[in-house]
Amino acid sequence: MTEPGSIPTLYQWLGGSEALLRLTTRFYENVKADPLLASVFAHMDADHPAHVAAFLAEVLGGPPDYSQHHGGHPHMIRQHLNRHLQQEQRRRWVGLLLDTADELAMPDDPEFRSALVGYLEWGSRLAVINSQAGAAVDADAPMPKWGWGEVKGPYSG
Ligand code: HEM
Repeated sequence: MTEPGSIPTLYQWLGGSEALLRLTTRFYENVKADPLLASVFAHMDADHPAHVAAFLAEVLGGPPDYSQHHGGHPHMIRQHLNRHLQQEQRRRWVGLLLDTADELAMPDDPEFRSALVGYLEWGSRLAVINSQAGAAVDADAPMPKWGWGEVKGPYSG
């Protein structure tokens, strides 16, 4: 956990890798039952929830497993190429992830949720942009890193 007086990462605040894997596992079950998203994810493999959990962990301040073992940010971008994702699907994806966080009673303090929504809006819009015709992968794209933003988190008491 965090040292007294130090600022926890978003990753620590939400409960670490186990909590993220619980979130993505349940999320993709919900996705498979969703009329707008089921067909988009019809061919995802069984490891997809674990890969997305590892990616989110790294972005939110956790261990760099996705960079070290799964190809990093360029690999993630490649997975979205030419999928022609639509805004309606993106909005549903974000909404369903947040609904799943509620379903699993993840932290719902205003500071954490606004930081999470900020990242999901940013990341999902990039996924849509990178899924359109003509999008290219920057092989050196660094992993995004997300923190608390402008607010003083609940960690500050
Ligand atoms: C913050 C937003 C997002 C993140 C962090 C994210 C993350 C990822 C990652 C890490 C992968 C690759 C998994 C692997 O390495 O095997 C992936 C694949 C994929 N993503 Fe996303 N994604 C985001 C948004 C979206 C959205 C909004 C959609 C569609 C509405 C989407 C659709 C897909 C699909 C279809 C795949 C390929 C699944 C397959 O293997 O068939 N993503 N995403």
